[in-house]
Amino acid sequence: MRFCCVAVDRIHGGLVELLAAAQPSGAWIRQEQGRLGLGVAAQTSASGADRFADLAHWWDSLSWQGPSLDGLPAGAGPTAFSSITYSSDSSSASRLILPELILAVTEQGTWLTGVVVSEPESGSAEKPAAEGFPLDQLLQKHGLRLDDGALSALSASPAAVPQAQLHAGTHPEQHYMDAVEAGVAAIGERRLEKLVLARDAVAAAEAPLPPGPLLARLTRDYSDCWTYRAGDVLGATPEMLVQVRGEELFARVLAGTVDRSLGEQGARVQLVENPKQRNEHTLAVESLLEQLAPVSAQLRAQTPPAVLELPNVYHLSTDVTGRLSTAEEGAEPISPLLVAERAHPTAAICGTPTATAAGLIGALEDIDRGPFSGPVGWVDTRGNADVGIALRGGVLENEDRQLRLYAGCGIVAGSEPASELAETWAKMRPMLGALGLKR
Ligand SMILES: C=C(O[C@@H]1C=C(C(=O)O)C=C[C@H]1O)C(=O)O
Repeated sequence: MRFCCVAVDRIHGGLVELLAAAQPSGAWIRQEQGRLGLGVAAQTSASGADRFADLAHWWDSLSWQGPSLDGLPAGAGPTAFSSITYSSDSSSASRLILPELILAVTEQGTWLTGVVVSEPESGSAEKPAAEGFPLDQLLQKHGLRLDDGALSALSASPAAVPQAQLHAGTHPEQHYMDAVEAGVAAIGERRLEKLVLARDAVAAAEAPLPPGPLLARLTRDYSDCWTYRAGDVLGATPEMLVQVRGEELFARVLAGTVDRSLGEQGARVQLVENPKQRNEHTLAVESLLEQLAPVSAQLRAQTPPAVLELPNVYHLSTDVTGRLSTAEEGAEPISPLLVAERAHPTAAICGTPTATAAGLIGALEDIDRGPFSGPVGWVDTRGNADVGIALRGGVLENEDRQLRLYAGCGIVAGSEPASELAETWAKMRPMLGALGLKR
């Protein structure tokens, strides 16, 4: 693959305005920073139990011709957007998408990277220059212009979002409440401590739903979440499965939720002082620490958990920091996608013990989660990645005329079916809001 990299001094109207007018093939944005991908230079898909390894292998086997990235901040250089299914049994594909243009807005500056498939005769890997690189053609193809370091969209008007109607998902609501009841019964029989049960709902429109404006609304309304798109999945997740910066690791574990409509005082008390919520949260943190332990060192979980305030819900939230194990500790270098494989699935979206919960989820939910609750984010060529958990979003279907929304809740002893159902609606609110729907 050939790439070139240029610094951008400013984005006319800002990243979010550009996003609204764009047709992004990939996105990962939080608080006006992140990455936006346009077009597709190359992509691959994988399925089954080896999906993480197959994607990592494809990414590692690409060869690159372009300028040296040494000394340039993370953000400069090729980036692939990834979406990996929750389950190895899913009929959906897991994907890595390498866009033709990647715009990265970071604290260390803004970079635009262009990528094209190399012609076989285009020269050796050492050929460094951007000379002859068709950046202007790529910019034009994607409706952008770069003048004297200023990036702007040729047409600033975002596509209109057609009105969508909300429909039942795979099953009626009662099916979900029955599943919660069966889950609580299994916990009562001491078969497991926690399981996370999800359901779907469908928003259908007469015309394609344009992802750019939906993502722009999500990132404006949910600025503390990571607004994402990779392949067919998009949303705004508050949960970071694992972020890798060289050797440094970071994760944000969430579990324990209260709807904001209870009002702040009531919500905080419900979360912080409720043993059910605290227990549900502790199980999620412990699962991440245990699963990452074989590939990491110095993992530290913040205690006590914080309360993350989002416009729709409050969550108990624990930030985890650490680093990858080093060669001196006997570790082989590991792709960030394989670090994500270790971390997935945490008890935040599966349960405790993992295998029992996963089996029961398959039997009780009776839906294919597809990419929902799977790892989603980006990976670069320098061992950096942001891999969140694909929550608070949906999957485009039916030539983009339909968005299948998903949400789930942690079930523990004492969980009540009606309140868990209400919590799934609260968790669908970000995407419902972006679609202009109320529930
Ligand atoms: C499963 C979802 O969210 C997860 C479950 C939570 C809970 O049950 O309290 C909280 C945050 C997430 O880890 C979802 O948003 O669909």
